[in-house]
Amino acid sequence: MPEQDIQDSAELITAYFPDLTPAQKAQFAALAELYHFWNQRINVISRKDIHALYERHVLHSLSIGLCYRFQPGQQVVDIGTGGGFPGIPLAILFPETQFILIDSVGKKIRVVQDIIYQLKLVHVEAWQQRAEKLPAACCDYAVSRAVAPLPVLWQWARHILKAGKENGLICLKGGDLSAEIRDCGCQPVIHALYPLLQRDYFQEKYLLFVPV
Ligand SMILES: C[S@@+](CC[C@H](N)C(=O)[O-])C[C@H]1O[C@@H](n2cnc3c(N)ncnc32)[C@H](O)[C@@H]1O
Repeated sequence: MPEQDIQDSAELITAYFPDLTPAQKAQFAALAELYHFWNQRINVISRKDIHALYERHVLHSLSIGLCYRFQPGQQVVDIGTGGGFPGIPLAILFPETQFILIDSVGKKIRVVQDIIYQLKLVHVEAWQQRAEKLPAACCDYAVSRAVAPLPVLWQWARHILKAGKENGLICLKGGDLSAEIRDCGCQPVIHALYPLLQRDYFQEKYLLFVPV
């Protein structure tokens, strides 16, 4: 989609997820003001992208929810959440799932904590924490976008994932996938985002699921 055609708004999300409740719609709509406020103070989203918050960040994160449905009571850890992606949009979409969003940088986590507080996302926590230091077997799913090469991500995720036939790492990836998969020695399921979203501007053009 050419840059000039981007009509960024929370309505975009409703087109992909028609069953959102009024509360979820209000939470998605509130993200615009919250991210514009915080991005003027701390660079949590690339400044050249903030005008396309829903297109490039919220919808991109929610592609995970188009492919995988988290269940009530399951635990999801977002590794390297930065300003809250993909964790915050997924937490709005799945209000009965428990989310822990981690990042090694404290000032990003403080922004995420404020957004969680403003949106009253009582099922979400944000911790300043390095992925390597997370406790073993603490979640059903790990999610991640644009954080580390797959072999590194998988090493972190394998340690924190509980055993379970549907459990695994779900990550949004770009780059040389075949080299990363070879070096990782894992067998991911690969979804291409273009057929799913009809948008081709993402750097991370693939969604990978690596079963535990
Ligand atoms: C390029 S940003 C991506 C942020 C977010 N996932 C997104 O897509 O907008 C990478 C993030 O990973 C975090 N990070 C890198 N290594 C990490 C580690 N070992 N543990 C926790 N966070 C890490 C960085 O602090 C940074 O915020």
